[in-house]
Amino acid sequence: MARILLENVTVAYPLLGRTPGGTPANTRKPGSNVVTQKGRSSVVAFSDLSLDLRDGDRLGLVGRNGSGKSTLLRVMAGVYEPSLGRVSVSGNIASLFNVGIGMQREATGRRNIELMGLAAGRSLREIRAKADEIADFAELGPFIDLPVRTYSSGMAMRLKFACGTAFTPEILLMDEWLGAGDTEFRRKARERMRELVDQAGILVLATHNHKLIQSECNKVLWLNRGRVRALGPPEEVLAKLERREPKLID
Ligand SMILES: Nc1ncnc2c1ncn2[C@@H]1O[C@H](COP(=O)(O)OP(=O)(O)OP(=O)(O)O)[C@@H](O)[C@H]1O
Repeated sequence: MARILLENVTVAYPLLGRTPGGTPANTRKPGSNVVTQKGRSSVVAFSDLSLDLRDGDRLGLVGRNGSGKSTLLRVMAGVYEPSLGRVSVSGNIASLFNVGIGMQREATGRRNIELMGLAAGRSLREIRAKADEIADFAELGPFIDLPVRTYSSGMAMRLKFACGTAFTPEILLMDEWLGAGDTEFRRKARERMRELVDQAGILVLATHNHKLIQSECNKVLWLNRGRVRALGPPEEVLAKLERREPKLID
């Protein structure tokens, strides 16, 4: 049973060095998410957020640039610790905003399958059991045994995509829909994405594409400057958003 539970979570990025505008101690300018306390400044990405997602939940994250969507995905993925509050996640996760992490240009494609798999938290045994399937999916032919620096950008993307989507997760986290490659590969990539989304217990998808939200999600969270503006069924939240922020609509 997959579950993501956030209780009163705040995430603030500490700002090192000078505060923008030389802000004095203990301030928060209206409309700004830069907070200064005891002479230390930080950007509050979102604050006091509570959320309980369970199997079957398909959550769309919407909001302006900088509203906190990517940070929220990273907190769910365990990339960032919350500054305040509690996060508990059960179920294995695929974070598709992270594909390509661990890739080494000097290493061969085959070695990179292992490196990217390890960076995604898989064991070497699991990765080796899937390695041939990943190599076949990427369709790199003999290039799979050559260093990645010899690949075109499309070839490297195919390898990243094949690795990032090789394991079906219980929790799928995405910052925009992932696609890759030329027309033929894109068709295959779409099918692979479809399978992953359909089989995942929980989906969280940050996107500016409302059609995608309508087709994939059963809940929407609208963030505005790190605060929850609305959480509910897609038609309801998107209608509010379209009324208040028509320029955000794709
Ligand atoms: N590394 C960082 N250091 C300081 N502030 C950061 C950092 N990363 C993000 N922020 C700030 O946190 C806030 C939330 O950013 P985040 O990237 O989560 O927004 P977003 O909704 O995903 O935006 P977008 O739609 O542009 O991807 C913004 O104010 C941003 O400036």
